[in-house]
Amino acid sequence: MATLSELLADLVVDVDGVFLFSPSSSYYERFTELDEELVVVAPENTVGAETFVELPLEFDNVRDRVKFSIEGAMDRGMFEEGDVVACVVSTFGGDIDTTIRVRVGESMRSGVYDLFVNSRADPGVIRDVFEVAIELGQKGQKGKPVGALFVVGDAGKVMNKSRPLSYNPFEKSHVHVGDPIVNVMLKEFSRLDGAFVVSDSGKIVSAYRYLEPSAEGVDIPKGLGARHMAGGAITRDTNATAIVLSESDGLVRAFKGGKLVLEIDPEEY
Ligand SMILES: Nc1ncnc2c1ncn2[C@@H]1O[C@H](COP(=O)(O)OP(=O)(O)OP(=O)(O)O)[C@@H](O)[C@H]1O
Ligand SMILES: [Mn+2]
Repeated sequence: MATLSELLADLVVDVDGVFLFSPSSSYYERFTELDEELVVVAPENTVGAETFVELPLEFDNVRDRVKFSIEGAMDRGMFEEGDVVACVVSTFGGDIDTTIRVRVGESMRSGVYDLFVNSRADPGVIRDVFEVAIELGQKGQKGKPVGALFVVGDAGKVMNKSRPLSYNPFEKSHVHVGDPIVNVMLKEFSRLDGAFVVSDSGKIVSAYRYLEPSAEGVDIPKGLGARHMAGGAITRDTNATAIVLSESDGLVRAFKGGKLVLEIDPEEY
């Protein structure tokens, strides 16, 4: 009869690599002699790991954390389609308590790595805007579905490629996304037309902007309307990231470099 340890050993048999998520130094040291490829994933490389993927934020969702790190490793050409890795992670925020066996592949790629790491805006600003969009998608505006368009980063250039639809309520203010009061304001203004423009550091530069990018070479799925086209196109003309909540299908989408890179259903978040 097999022991429990033997039965659970299946999880890590024949893996090509091990991902350690935010390990302590002593925990990390125990793994350094292994033959398998070792990757440390954490906000900072405090253990001095040779192979390190930086987390821009601690994704609450372990799936996102795992996807992010696998995309990061794939981006560096460390693993290829079909490789199997073990992710050793803390699900409940304390000591490491979980081992996940994952097959690396293109289907794992959600674009979440690229979105955070290769954006001009601070990763935390992108996260905050995502959170507002997701929350708006879940609750709507007084129970009714609402759409919104946030253009994040490279704000000077975005302002040059857009014009005001109305007075800018953020004209002389110095407010930042992530601040709870601001989130209430953003939700209130999302009833009105146009886009929000947010700077690299999260300052809200403007509301009610009508974007006028050139849509040439923009590659977004057919069926999406003017809001998504404008959001996608502005990210080709500038180094901004666009985060768009659709009023009609309720999904939150992120565009970068003129392409759709991430699609999230707020109801599943
Ligand atoms: N160029 C633009 N710049 C800023 N906002 C825009 C632009 N074009 C459209 N919008 C905004 O998007 C809103 C919805 O437009 P439309 O229905 O064509 O977009 P959509 O992509 O289908 O979005 P949704 O899925 O939310 O309906 C408009 O009322 C307007 O507020
Ligand atoms: Mn529409």
